[in-house]
Amino acid sequence: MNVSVDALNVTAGSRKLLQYVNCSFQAGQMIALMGPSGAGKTTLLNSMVGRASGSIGGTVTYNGHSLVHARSCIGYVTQEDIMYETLTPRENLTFAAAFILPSLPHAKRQQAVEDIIEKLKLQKCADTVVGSPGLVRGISGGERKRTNVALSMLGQPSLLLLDEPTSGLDSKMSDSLMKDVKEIALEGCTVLATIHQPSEAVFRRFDRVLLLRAGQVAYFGPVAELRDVLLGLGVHCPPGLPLPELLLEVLEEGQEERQQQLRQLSLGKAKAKDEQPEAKGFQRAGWPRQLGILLRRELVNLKRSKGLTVVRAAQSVASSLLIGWIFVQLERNMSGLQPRLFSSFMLVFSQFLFAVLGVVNAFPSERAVFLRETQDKLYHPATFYLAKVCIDTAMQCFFPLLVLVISYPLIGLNGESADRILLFYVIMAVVSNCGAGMGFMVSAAVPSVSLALSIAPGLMMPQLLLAGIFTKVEDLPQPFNALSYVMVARYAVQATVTNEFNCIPKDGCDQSWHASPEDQCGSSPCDFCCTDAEMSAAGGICPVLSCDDAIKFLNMDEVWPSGGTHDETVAYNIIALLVLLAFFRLQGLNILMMSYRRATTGSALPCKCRCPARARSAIDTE
Ligand SMILES: Nc1ncnc2c1ncn2[C@@H]1O[C@H](COP(=O)(O)OP(=O)(O)OP(=O)(O)O)[C@@H](O)[C@H]1O
Repeated sequence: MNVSVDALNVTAGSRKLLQYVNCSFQAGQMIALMGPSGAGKTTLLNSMVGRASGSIGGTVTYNGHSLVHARSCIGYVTQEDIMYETLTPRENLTFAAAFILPSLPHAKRQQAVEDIIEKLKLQKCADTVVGSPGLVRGISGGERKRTNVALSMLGQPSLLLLDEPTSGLDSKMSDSLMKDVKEIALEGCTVLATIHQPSEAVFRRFDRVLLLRAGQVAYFGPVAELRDVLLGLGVHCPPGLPLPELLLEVLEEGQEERQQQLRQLSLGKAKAKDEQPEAKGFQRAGWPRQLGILLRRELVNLKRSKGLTVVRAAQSVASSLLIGWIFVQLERNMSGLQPRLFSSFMLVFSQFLFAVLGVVNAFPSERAVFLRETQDKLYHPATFYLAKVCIDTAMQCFFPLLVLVISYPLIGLNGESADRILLFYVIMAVVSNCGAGMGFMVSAAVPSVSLALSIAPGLMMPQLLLAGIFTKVEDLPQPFNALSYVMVARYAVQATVTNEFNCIPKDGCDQSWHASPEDQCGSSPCDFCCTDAEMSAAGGICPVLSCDDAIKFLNMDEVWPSGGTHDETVAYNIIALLVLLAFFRLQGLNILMMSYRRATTGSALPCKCRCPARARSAIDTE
């Protein structure tokens, strides 16, 4: 691809990061982008793919087209190695290939992956988990870098931008990597790579050098002519001293005259031919296919990071056992009413708590990969979110099942009919999903896991205080009463309590019935009863015989909708929870999209691209 950069300016606030950068690259050239730290090398690469922050002036054309038309033909390897650390290089490449090469039959797509593994000499580490430096042992730094380059090369880009591809590699590995990159350039791909202190061998692989200083082009010319250029400037070039170092020395303070001469030499640069190759349609995977690939990748990721799932399951089991043990086999007498209320609410609320804390790290840990892949147009951010929500919903429905099985019989909660048990599970599952929705919102809004983890506990306090369990919601002063309407806990309490105290009408239960001292409430035909002590304390008449009495006794009778049946109350509160859940999920998507838009400047969402011919023909002819 021929690239022409004309009068490119990038300004952030009052700072000029790039000033009138002019240069052009011919298809198949390999260009070394050099300059002191902070010279603007990364800014130049970012602005070439529409990722630079700040205001941008000037133009960059790709075979005469704008970025929108060329985006999918550009591979960008950033300084950081961005990929899924839970997957192996082969898996990372296979999933990327599924997005990029959807039209290839499976076998041919897999062959493309194997070819790239071979080309970048990743065979030995292809099935080792990438790992995380210092945390999980995985492939070496050089192999990570190669995998990163391989990911960008998979779509056979016509322009490959590499930001410090050799950083962290020894000279042998650097040379070997750049040799591979050179082969790609020889196939017709234009390569622009920032490079620090390259060895002579690595430097010689480049065709041209673009030297930046303080955001301006200091030199742009052929590597082969560099020695003569330096000699012409009066620089002593003893054999054995690497040319790149001598070039950078010219940029030091006190060499202004030489810098001026050097700049003059670059002005006569050859203009790249803006040839306009025949447009070729290049289709990325459609969204249903994107969703399928993302779901499969989520599942593999879930399997690899099963520690998190095991911890969440263990939390659910442990909290069920703890709550079940504390409130074991509650009596159906008056003193058992309050514990019945607390235990059922605690079971539901613990699911909310675990869900918030469980997903709060979901996005920060994947942000870099998400941004890279969405900026590379592998999929739409909403599809990524939908895949996450699908898998997460299944998880949030599974954990409450554990709680139900363990604690419901242990405590002796309302098991009069299957409806009561099923509804208790539904309430827990919806509340758990609300927690996950809220956790994801936080997770998408903040830049780091630690910040997300410190915000999450703060969300619990208002939920607890405004739930109506310590103070009736009607008695809450404004604005807390109004605020309680958006609290998950408010609807969770009402639904849980009403469901627990929703009983089938009993025959033979009237005010005159009371338990004998030996039998206590065992033979009571009523829903609840009083012990002798409770009866005499209440003046000889047991005030709590039916479920309705119990709700009144607990001060939880002012339910919504007023005057409705218990079934209606449970249903309305579950609907309210579902509305909150939909709100959290949509807000999560909204925040994710904002995060995506913040990171993406200058490029539009899915574009039809016109890739110039390079090895793309190998794909198109399949
Ligand atoms: N958004 C921004 N706002 C303000 N300054 C910025 C911004 N982005 C980059 N800079 C500054 O612009 C200058 C060029 O940054 P850039 O990352 O392009 O340098 P570089 O040549 O790639 O450096 P290095 O070799 O150290 O990676 C730096 O001084 C950097 O601090």
